[in-house]
Amino acid sequence: MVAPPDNDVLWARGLHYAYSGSPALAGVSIGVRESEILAVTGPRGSGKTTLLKCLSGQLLPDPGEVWFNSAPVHTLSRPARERLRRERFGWIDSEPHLVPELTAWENAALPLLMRGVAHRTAKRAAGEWLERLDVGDCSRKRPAVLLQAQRQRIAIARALATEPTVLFADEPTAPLHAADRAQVLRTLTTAARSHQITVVIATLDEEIATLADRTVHLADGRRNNGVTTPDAADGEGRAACSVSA
Ligand SMILES: Nc1ncnc2c1ncn2[C@@H]1O[C@H](COP(=O)(O)OP(=O)(O)OP(=O)(O)O)[C@@H](O)[C@H]1O
Repeated sequence: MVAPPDNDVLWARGLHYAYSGSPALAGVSIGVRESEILAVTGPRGSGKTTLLKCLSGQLLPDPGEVWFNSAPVHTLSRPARERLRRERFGWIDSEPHLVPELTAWENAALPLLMRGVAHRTAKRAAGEWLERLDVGDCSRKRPAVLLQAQRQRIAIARALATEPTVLFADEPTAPLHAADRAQVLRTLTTAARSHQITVVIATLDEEIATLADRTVHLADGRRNNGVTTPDAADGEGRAACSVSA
């Protein structure tokens, strides 16, 4: 086993994954730098979700290696991977998956409360993130009375509230109207930058190319053309980045 470069917070080599014999990833290698915002794009079925699930320890590549902060993830036991996900990683899905019995702020604060953060501190942190995502006025409402777009913003607030080391976002703007998408993506990327959160975001949203530091493209479970970086002059992204192919 060869150790990954020191400056990559996440590093993966030769990832393969198949669902019941059908290949979804066919040898993807990738490095993600600390505080980088990396976009993963590609057509439907190209392997974006599977890649994020392998990088975040939800799926075990077979074969393939995933390293987080220079420690192997692919050799960890399931409980150790679950602990890593709980303590260091965040996940935003394309559906909000909120707890219906809880209010918006309780949903956003839930991971903090489960970590033992004091009720008042968790409530304040959740409230601040809900405000940043323009759903502060929904704070006391339950998911059933909210719009899907509001529910998704609450799910994003919940993921950011724990300030994870790496935030994985799988098509986080899918439930939003076009007008909301750019604004939510901007809020998400700005928040991540201000808190030095590394983000790996799978999306079909073209707006991401101007917000991410780097974009990798997948096709048929492979990286098809290396990387693209936004022009530093007209994007928020940084042009300098790591390229691991
Ligand atoms: N649970 C599953 N069982 C069987 N096949 C699956 C499963 N999940 C994904 N696949 C298949 O694996 C391949 C890659 O899917 P994946 O969801 O990773 O791609 P994607 O780029 O995220 O697609 P989308 O944009 O539609 O979510 C596709 O052919 C898909 O049909």
